[in-house]
Amino acid sequence: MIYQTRKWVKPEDLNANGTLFGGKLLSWIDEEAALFAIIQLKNNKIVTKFMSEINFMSSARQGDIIEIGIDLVKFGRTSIIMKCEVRNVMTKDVIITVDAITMVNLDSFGRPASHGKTEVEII
Ligand SMILES: CCCCCCCCCCCCCCCC(=O)SCCNC(=O)CCNC(=O)[C@H](O)C(C)(C)COP(=O)(O)OP(=O)(O)OC[C@H]1O[C@@H](n2cnc3c(N)ncnc32)[C@H](O)[C@@H]1OP(=O)(O)O
Repeated sequence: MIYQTRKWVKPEDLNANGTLFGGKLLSWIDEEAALFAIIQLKNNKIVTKFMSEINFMSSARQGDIIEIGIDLVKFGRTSIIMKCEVRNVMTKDVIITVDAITMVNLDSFGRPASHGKTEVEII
């Protein structure tokens, strides 16, 4: 798992319970997975097709620093499937896991396009 991005949990990221809002976290995960896919496929026309069951295992509070990890599950013909884990940087407590995030590579007309990738590039 490559943890490329760290986020600081700020007041505007909280829910009424005073913990990190799940929707905010999912938006960060979607962006992180999109960045991973764009860099691997070398195409910025990609869309999120599918996100598997998510599992919120612990919460984060204001002031916590969290890190978002993305890893390749597999390359499809037009898709890339990734998994994600988010954890607290200091305690290493896992906050959420997502087993599969599928993004689809598109051509200039917005149609699924073969990407030809089979190996992860470490960038
Ligand atoms: C000034 C600013 C500059 C900015 C500079 C650039 C910035 C760049 C930022 C970009 C940031 C992007 C961020 C994106 C994150 C969103 O927010 S994207 C928005 C939300 N997503 C959408 O709107 C997608 C809507 N869906 C669709 O358009 C169509 O379903 C799709 C994705 C084109 C696919 O169409 P389709 O007819 O299902 O295509 P099909 O050929 O059957 O399947 C395509 C692939 O999907 C897979 N698939 C199909 N259904 C499923 C399923 N249910 N589950 C899993 N996989 C599936 C297939 O297996 C296939 O994969 P391969 O086997 O070829 O590998």
